[in-house]
Amino acid sequence: MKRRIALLGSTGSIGTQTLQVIEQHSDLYQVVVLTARKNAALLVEQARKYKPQVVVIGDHSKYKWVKEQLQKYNIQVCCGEEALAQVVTIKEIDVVVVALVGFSGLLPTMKAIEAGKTIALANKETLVVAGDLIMELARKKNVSVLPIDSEHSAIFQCLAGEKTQFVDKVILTASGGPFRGKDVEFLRKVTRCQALNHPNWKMGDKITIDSATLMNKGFEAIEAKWLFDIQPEQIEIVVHPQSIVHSLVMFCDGSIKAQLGLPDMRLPIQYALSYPERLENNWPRFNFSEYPSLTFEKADVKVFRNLALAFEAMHKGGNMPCIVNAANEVAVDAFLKSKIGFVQMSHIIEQTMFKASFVENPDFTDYLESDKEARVLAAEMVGK
Ligand SMILES: NC(=O)C1=CN([C@@H]2O[C@H](COP(=O)(O)OP(=O)(O)OC[C@H]3O[C@@H](n4cnc5c(N)ncnc54)[C@H](OP(=O)(O)O)[C@@H]3O)[C@@H](O)[C@H]2O)C=CC1
Ligand SMILES: CC(=O)[C@@H](O)[C@H](O)COP(=O)(O)O
Ligand SMILES: [Mn+2]
Repeated sequence: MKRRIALLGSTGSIGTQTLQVIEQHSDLYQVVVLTARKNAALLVEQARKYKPQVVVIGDHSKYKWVKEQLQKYNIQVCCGEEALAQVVTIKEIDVVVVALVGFSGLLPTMKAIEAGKTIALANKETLVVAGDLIMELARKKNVSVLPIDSEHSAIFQCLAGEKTQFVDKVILTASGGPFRGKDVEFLRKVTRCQALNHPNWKMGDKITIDSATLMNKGFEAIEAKWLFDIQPEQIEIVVHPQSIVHSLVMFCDGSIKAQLGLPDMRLPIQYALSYPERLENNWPRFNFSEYPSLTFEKADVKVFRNLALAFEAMHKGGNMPCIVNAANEVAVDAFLKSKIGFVQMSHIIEQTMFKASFVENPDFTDYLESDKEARVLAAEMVGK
């Protein structure tokens, strides 16, 4: 029987690549749900091709148009945030791929776990915000949370057949982004366009900016902590500009395992969908002759402040990573709209961490409130 997939965020970078994986293995996978926020045209095109049971369009103003476009197709059309959280519970779904951006992934992921669905998680912000609640719920419901993020897929692959107790440390690789080696003076003048020019990966705008500030790597450290049940002290970052070694695990005997491959998100997506099996494909492969040197260097946390701030939040715990995520979403959005400069993003995040109310043992409601409070505080600073 085919694995039945709900794809949340089907019109984005991970979403469209997930559909490529599904197309490559159409004998194994079937699309049951597709969702988008505002890209109605692509959602309709995808729905006509993959014929899901349900589509969800986030933007209410596009609902009527999507419904009209799909009226001959026997596809249910829903709209809005509540629909996104409800659609993951339908009984025909086996796997929910969460390819939404930011905080928007949290509630649908929780609902999907509550409904007992396997989670293939790209949306790292869900674990940054409430990794404790997500992983606890997954344990309670006996649900697997399979990583799509390339570094976490690498670690997951390195850990296959190993016991967590023998892990000494997890080493996350970072490309260093488009501004690797630059100083703060340089960063003050960088443009939106320069920041969106990632050296190795073609991704959505939000994560591309996070890669440029290295916040992405800080978030990935928090994501690793929750996914692999490890301590912050066990997590290291190393800059690897070629993005071929996707991450490494060092064990208690000093032995290191790494996972390598070309920077192509279809690989970790396919691994999450096919786990515990592996599937063949016809995509380009890594060849040593094309990469005569793989290099590694230290991350500069003085220049790339966001990485230090994310680590500070991870060590502090409680709702602090949730606060950082909210402030970062506001700051990245303001940078993308050219309201603030690149370096101001760190300033806004740091000040929000300082001003927002700290909660040591937050529950779900605390996370919702912290997210709101931090957004207001960060937005005030954007306004100034
Ligand atoms: N892209 C990559 O290679 C990688 C991404 N990730 C993570 O995966 C997630 C997705 O990233 P990416 O695919 O790049 O992002 P994109 O911006 O390319 O796509 C996001 C998708 O989610 C939808 N969406 C965005 N915001 C909302 C919202 N508030 N409510 C409902 N739907 C929404 C978008 O719809 P619409 O198109 O209509 O706006 C789109 O379908 C992120 O958390 C990112 O950090 C992790 C590793 C690699
Ligand atoms: C593809 C992927 O997993 C991204 O999260 C990637 O890691 C971004 O590159 P950086 O290493 O520059 O953050
Ligand atoms: Mn990553």
